[in-house]
Amino acid sequence: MINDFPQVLTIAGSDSDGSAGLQADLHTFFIRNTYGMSVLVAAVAGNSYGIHAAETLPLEFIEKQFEVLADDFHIRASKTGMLSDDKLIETVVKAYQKYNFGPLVVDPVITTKHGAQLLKESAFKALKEQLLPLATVATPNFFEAQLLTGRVIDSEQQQVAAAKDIQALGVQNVIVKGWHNQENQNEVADYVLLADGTEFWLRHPYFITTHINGTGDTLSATIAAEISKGQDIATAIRIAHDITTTAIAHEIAVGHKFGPINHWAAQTYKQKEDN
Ligand SMILES: Nc1ncnc2c1ncn2[C@@H]1O[C@H](COP(=O)(O)OP(=O)(O)O)[C@@H](O)[C@H]1O
Ligand SMILES: Cc1ncc(COP(=O)(O)OP(=O)(O)O)c(N)n1
Repeated sequence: MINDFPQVLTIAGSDSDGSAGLQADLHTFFIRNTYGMSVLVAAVAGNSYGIHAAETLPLEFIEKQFEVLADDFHIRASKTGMLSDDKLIETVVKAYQKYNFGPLVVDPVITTKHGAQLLKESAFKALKEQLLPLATVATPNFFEAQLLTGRVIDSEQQQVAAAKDIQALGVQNVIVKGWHNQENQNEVADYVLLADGTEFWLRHPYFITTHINGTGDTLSATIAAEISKGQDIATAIRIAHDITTTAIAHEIAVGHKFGPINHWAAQTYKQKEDN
C-alpha cells in the first residue's frame, strides 16, 4: 500500500482536560481529514480551572519517538506547541533537522491565556535563535509577539511591526494574532505577513465566551494539516482562521470554568466548504 494519506505531526504537551495541547491538535487533524501523530514532550495536569502541575519527558524518550516515526511514516507537515525549556527545544530542533517531517508550524507557546507559564524564561533565547528560524509559519499570540519583540503592541501599526521583527528572526510566514479580552470589543484582527511580503488582515467578531481553551493550538494545527494536504500557505492560514473562529462561536458545555472550543462545529464548516 502507498504511504500517501496526509500525515501530520504535533510535537507538544498533553493537557489532561483535552481542551488544549496535543489533544486539541489531534482533534483538529481529525476534522481536517488528516492522520495525526504526536511526539509527547511534556504533560500538564489541567482542568477547566487551570493548570495545576507540569512535567517534562526524558530527552532520550523524546528522541526515540522521533526516530520510530521517521522509520515508518511519511509526515508531510509538523507543528510545535508547549516545549517547556531550552533542553527540550534543542532536542526538538536536532530531531527536526535530522529527519524529514515537512514544513514546520511553530506555535511559540509561552503562557496560557489564563497566565500559566509553559515555557521557562531561560528558554526564550533558544526559541528565538534555534526554533523560530526553522519555521515555515509562526503563530504568536498578542502576548507572545510582545515578549519575542520587546514591543508594546498598542496599535495595528505595532502589530505589523512585531510581525516584521519576528520574520527577521528567520521565520518565513507570520500570523500575529490580535488582542481579544474586552467585553466592549467588537472585532479581533489577526495580521498575516507572508514570505514574499504579501500582507493581509483577518478580522472577525469578538466572542464573549469562557470557552476559548485550545484556540491557538487549533489554529496552528489546522495550518499544519492544510499544508500536509498541499494547500498554499495563505489558503492554509485563511482556512485555519475560519475553522478556529467557527469552533469558538459554538460553545460546548464541558467543564465548570474555562472550557474547550467546539471542533465538531468546525467539522460542519469543512463539510459546507467541500460541498
Ligand atoms: N474571544 C475571542 N473572540 C474572537 N476570536 C478569538 C477569541 N479568542 C481567540 N480568538 C481567535 O482565536 C485564534 C487564536 O488566537 P489566540 O487565542 O490569541 O491564540 P493563543 O491560544 O495562542 O492565545 C485567533 O484567530 C484569535 O483571533
Ligand atoms: C499542554 C498544553 N499546551 C498548550 C496549552 C495552551 O493552552 P491555552 O492557554 O488554552 O492556549 P491555546 O491552546 O489556546 O494556545 C495548554 N493549556 N496545555
